[in-house]
Amino acid sequence: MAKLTVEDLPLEGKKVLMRVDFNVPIKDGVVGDDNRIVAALPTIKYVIDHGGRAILFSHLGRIKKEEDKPGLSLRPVAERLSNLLNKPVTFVPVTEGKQLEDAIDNMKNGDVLLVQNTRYEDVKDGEYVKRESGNDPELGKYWASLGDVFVNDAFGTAHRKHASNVGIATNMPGKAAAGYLMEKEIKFLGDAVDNPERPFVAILGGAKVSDKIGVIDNLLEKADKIIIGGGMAYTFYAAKGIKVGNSLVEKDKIDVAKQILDKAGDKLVLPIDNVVADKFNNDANTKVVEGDIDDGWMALDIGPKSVEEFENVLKDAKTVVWNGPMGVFEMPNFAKGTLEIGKFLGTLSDATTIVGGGDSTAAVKELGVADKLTHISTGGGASLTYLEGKELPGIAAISEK
Ligand SMILES: Nc1ncnc2c1ncn2[C@@H]1O[C@H](COP(=O)(O)OP(=O)(O)O)[C@@H](O)[C@H]1O
Ligand SMILES: O=C(OP(=O)(O)O)[C@H](O)COP(=O)(O)O
Repeated sequence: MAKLTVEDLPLEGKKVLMRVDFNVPIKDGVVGDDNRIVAALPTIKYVIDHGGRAILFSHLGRIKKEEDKPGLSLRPVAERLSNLLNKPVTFVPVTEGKQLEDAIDNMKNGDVLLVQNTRYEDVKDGEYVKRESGNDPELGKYWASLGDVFVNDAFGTAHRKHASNVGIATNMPGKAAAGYLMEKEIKFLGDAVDNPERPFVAILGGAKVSDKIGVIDNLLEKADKIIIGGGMAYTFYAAKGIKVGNSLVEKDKIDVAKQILDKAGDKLVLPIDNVVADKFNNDANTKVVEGDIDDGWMALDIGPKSVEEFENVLKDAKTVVWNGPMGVFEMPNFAKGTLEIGKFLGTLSDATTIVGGGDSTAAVKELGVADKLTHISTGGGASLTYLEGKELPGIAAISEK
C-alpha cells in the first residue's frame, strides 16, 4: 500500500484517534466472540508502547431509535479490551461534549480510552438523523479536532463512508494512517482474490439481504459459482415464485433478485430444501421441506439435500470466499447447515478458503472449524466489496505516503 501506516506517524505524547471495528456479538451485557477486538490489539499496543494516548472509536450494531441505545453500549467491550490488554481502559459513555473532552485532556501517555458507540450519533432527540452513518461533515470535523493523528484499523467497516472513518480521515490530511489489521487484511485478500485460482466459488448467506444482494451482480463477473444460503436465499425464492411463508424476505429487493437470476443462469446455486420452523425459536416445531414453504412456517436453516448440492459445487473449488451463515446458527437446532458447510470447507486442503464477517467468523469459531480454514477475515461486507473490485471508502480516505 502506498498509504501511510501507523509506523509513519509521530506517536509519543500524541492524542491518537483510532477507528477500530468492535462490532461484536453481545449477549446479556457480555461480549461473545471477541475476534475483532483481539485482531485490533497489535495496533493498539504499538500506539501505547510508543507513548501515544489511544482514543478508540467504534460502532456497535445499528441504531435507528432511542430505545436501541442501551443494549448497544460499548461498555462491555471496554471491559473485555481491558482484560485483553491487562490494563485499565477508560470508557466514556457519550460521543461528544465536555465529558469526552475532559476525559481526553486527563489522559497520560500510554493510556487507552474508548468512546461510546459512534452510532449513538445516528439518533438525536428521538430523530433518526444519521450523523455518523450519513458522514455528517460537522461530526467528522469535531471528532478530528479531538486528536493529533488518526489511525484507521477498522477493516470490517472499510466499505462504509461514515463520519468516524472517512469523516475523521478527511479532516486530518497527511495524518491519517492504516493500522496493522487493515494492512494485513488487504494484503491477504489481494493475494487471494486479485487473480484467484479457479474454480472460484463465493458463498453468501446471512441476514443483510439489501446490503449484500447488489454484490452478487458484480460477483457474477468474477466467480465461477455463487452459492446462496441462509436468510439471503428466500428473496430469490420469492423472485422465482416459490412460496416463502414467513421466511426472511426483503420485498423491495425481489426485482433485483429477478434481474440477477436472469443474468446468472446456472452460476447461481440456491437451496433445494430447508429446515422450516413454526416460530423464531430454538424450541419451535420443525420439518424439512423441498421448495414451497407454507404460511405459518419460516426457513431457518438449509436442509440436507441443499448441503449435499452445495458440497458438490464446492468439492473442486480452488478458491472459496464465504460470508453469511447458512441459517440461524445461534440456535443449535438451526446450526447444522452452517456447521456442515464449514466442516466441508475444512476438508478442501488444496483450496484457499476465506471466511469473512462478524457473525460468520463467530459461527466457524463456535462450531470449531475456524482453524481448518486459510483465512478468517474481520470484514464480511468489506471483503465482499473488495472482492467486487470496488474501492473501499475507509481505505481511500487514508493519507498517501
Ligand atoms: N434463514 C435465516 N433467517 C433469518 N436470519 C438468518 C437466516 N440465516 C442466517 N440468519 C442470520 O444472519 C445473521 C448473520 O448475517 P450477516 O450479518 O449478514 O453475516 P456476517 O456478520 O457474517 O456478515 C445471523 O444472526 C443469522 O442468525
Ligand atoms: O459487521 C460488519 O459487517 P459484516 O457483518 O458484513 O462483517 C461491520 O461492522 C459493518 O457493520 P454494518 O453492516 O452495520 O455497517
